[in-house]
Amino acid sequence: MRIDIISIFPEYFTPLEVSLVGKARERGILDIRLHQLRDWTHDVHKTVDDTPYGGGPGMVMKPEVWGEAIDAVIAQGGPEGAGLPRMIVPTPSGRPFTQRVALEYAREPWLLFTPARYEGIDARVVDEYRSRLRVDEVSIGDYVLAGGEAAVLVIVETVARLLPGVIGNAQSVADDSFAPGPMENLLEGPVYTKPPVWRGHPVPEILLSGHHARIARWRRDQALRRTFEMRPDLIARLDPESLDERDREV
Ligand SMILES: O=C(OCc1ccccc1)c1cn[nH]c1
Repeated sequence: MRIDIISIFPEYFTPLEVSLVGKARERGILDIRLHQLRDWTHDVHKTVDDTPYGGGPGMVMKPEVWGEAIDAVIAQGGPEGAGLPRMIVPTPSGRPFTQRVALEYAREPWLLFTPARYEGIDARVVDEYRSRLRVDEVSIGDYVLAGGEAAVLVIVETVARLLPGVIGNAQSVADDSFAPGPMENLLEGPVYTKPPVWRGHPVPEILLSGHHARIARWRRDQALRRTFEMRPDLIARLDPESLDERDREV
């Protein structure tokens, strides 16, 4: 997968050189390229923003600079047969970024991220590129960041761990909370490792029993309980068909 990121703070993405994503890049699973938005300005101050039409606080990012930057990245061409990139614009006013959306992105050959600063990017940029590319305005949560860069880190990490070969154990990805299937809309229950007793706290006996069917049942009960407690909103979204009679007792 090829990923292009255009930002006025490309150094913000140094974390993508380490850990999981870093290894995926070393192994050629991910090709991440960073671009300094200011390289497409033409004034001595390298201006990327201006005051909002209609008045109001803050600044808006200029369409001309973004247009030249995005055109240049597209012109570089993507992976063989990838065609044009899918453009992703993190914004509080976007559609929710979920594990299901991450799975969609993990199947794309080429993603282009355009994180905004200030009050956002002039709306005509999205309008212009919708006519040529698939453009997704996505929100990672109901809060306002100073810029979209942190959201890009979140999205790239979520997508990267779904790529084949990135996470050693593919099963752990399939068992993820929110992954489509039996665990979708359920939160993970508690996890334990050695020692069997720590500061007087024992590990639940069932987990030491080696009885896999009972362990799976216990884990599902814990997931249902945790979901009821932490995210009642998700319970409403559970497909009643996916609940067996034992579930209903929880
Ligand atoms: O703050 C965010 O993006 C940066 C941004 C973009 C446009 C205007 C203001 C701020 C964000 C919050 N959830 N998901 C994304």
